Amino acid sequence: MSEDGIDAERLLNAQSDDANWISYGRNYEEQRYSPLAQVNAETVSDLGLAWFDDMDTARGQEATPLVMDGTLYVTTAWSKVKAYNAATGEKLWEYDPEVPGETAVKACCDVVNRGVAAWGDHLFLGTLDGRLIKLNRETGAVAWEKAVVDQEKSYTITGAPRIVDGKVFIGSGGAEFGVRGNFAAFDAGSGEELWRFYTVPAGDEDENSPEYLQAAAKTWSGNVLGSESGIGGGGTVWDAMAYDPELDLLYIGVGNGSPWNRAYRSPGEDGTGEGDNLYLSSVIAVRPETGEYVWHYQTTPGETWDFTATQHIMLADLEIDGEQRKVLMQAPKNGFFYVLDRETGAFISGDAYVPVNWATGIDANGRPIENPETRIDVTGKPAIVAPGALGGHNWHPMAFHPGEGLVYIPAFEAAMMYAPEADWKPDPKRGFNVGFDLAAGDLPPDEGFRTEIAGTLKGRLIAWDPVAKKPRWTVEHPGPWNGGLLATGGNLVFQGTAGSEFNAYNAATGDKLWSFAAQTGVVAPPITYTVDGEQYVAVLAGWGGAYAITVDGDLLKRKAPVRNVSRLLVFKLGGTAQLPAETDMVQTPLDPPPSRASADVIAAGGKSYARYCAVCHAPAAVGSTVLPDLRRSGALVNPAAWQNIVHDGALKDRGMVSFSESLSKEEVDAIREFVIFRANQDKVMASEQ
Ligand SMILES: O=C(O)c1cc(C(=O)O)c2c(n1)C(=O)C(=O)c1cc(C(=O)O)[nH]c1-2
Ligand SMILES: [Ca+2]
Repeated sequence: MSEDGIDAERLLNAQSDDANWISYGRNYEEQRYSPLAQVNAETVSDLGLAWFDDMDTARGQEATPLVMDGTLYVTTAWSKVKAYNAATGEKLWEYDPEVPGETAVKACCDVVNRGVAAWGDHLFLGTLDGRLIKLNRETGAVAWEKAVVDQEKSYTITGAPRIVDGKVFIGSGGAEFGVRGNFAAFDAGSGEELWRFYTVPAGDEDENSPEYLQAAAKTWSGNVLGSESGIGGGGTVWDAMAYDPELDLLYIGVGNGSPWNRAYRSPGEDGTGEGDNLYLSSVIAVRPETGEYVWHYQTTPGETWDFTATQHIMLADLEIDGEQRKVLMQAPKNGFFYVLDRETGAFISGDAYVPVNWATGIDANGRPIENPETRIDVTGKPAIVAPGALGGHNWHPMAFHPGEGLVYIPAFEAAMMYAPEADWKPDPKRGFNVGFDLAAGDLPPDEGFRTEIAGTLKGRLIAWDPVAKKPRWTVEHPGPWNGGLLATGGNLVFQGTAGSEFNAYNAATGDKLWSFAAQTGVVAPPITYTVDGEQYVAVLAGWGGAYAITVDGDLLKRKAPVRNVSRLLVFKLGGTAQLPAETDMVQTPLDPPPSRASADVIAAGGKSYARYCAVCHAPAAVGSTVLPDLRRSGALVNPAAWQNIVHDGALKDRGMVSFSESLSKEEVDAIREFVIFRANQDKVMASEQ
């Protein structure tokens, strides 16, 4: 290993390694707090752009860069990696794993990547198509690569690997597409798989199965699990991990059920949903050496709303009721902020950080007190649920300020309507497999529940006091889906916004001290580092991810569209670089052919659209600034061209695969008629404004 290789000791001491940012959450506790203080309340007004670089993809940018000894490494959409001189911005190398474009259809929430891990002289990258790749840090050359998921199934990797003592941990996503959640450990040297941990039962457990899976199997009903049925159960490990070196426990966050509707995943005798369905929506502690189960805490028993607990897991030592506690903190999608004892998994507190209507609170045993009206898998009736499927907080990292004792949460409000779908069947090939009718209420988009929900769309930076169990201050943003966070010893909190700003706030009060016009929505979290004693702040700018390609499309008509430019921005005191002038957003005019199809054809097309198209092209076909707006597609007037794309997969290299395995030509044409109908609705609305 070279002098500046990453070893166990460097990872253990990452917090005091001021100059660098050597792992995803900065330290094993994943606190995203840097002690650097050159940029502070007094000096921040002098913060300016040091350098920037435009990325070669316009899809979601979610990565946390790593910085080691003067070099900055960042990943982009489509799992590409770029290395720069961290002070000058000179590009040193770039690596493209050439993820097949058609992989995009397996990704629920954009073709994103959140970062790499470092060990020795190498970087470890998870790719969207399910490979783990070891790259030489100096050159970007591939040392080895291997598939770490079943690539026949709809597994994808979007999260950053983590490393403990030469073991690389990586999970995967796909719970909207019928997979069985798991994560695994690999030897950083040889790439050998050391162990694999499944988060949900397969349905065939017996007395030889691991005890924790036997216990889990008892919490599922109906014997519908299994690869034959196409119901994998879900529980994907697509983002958060943290490690406590003293307790030697690795913590992972587990995702939602597959399908979402528990009535189809774990039906009781009367056909309604039943059982806690362990270990969905749980935090699990395992031994990193062996993958042995140690404890779990389930945030949402019987999950049915896509309430993942994959959100940021953060460790800290806090004084609670006069006692020093080793805690684990999480703000999962379900809207409650949890403080757990990380030695035992015992519940300490759980309090709503955004408005919540699915539960009235968490009882003393750590179990939610549910609202029966939002138990849609039991009532079989539609309900508006808060938070919605994107949560009160998603993957965007939080940050901790030890001096203030605050956790900064990039929170939002986006309630959602869930309408149980009758006679739903899994489609293991394609389509959003959730067991809800996602088209319900889509027509027309500006009436009914969508308007009601739009009224609740809010974004908020919350400075949460985990001991007092309430916010100390909050900052309101113009809308949801704002950037991840960084806290610093300069007593600053940095955050990018959907409103195209990159801001610095006073960590104690929330006062905005500095703002930069980023020319694009920003979702990724910033980092900070030094080179030759000079402090830099870096953030990967660009709009994308789940909200951007789905819900946000709805807002485009209401407010200005969120701008989308993929660019790495790096700042320092006295920086004088200038971005090129902002270019105008060019939009193809809304000029559809007349809508002449029957109401039945349009309704059938709308239903297929909701299951197969909306996840990327937005509900009600309203489009986004990330992916094509189908209402403006030239193929609407050309049925043969439409078949060529949707049925035959003419654009598969760009991610638009063939849907012929799931949809007949007739169904594909009904989707075209639905989009024509929607485009005409919106053209009328636009002319009335
Ligand atoms: O269930 C899953 O397997 C899974 C995976 C992912 C992912 O890997 O990005 C997301 C989600 N679910 C999800 O529910 C979600 O809200 C989400 C947002 C994002 C994003 O990057 O913006 N990914 C994901
Ligand atoms: Ca999910």
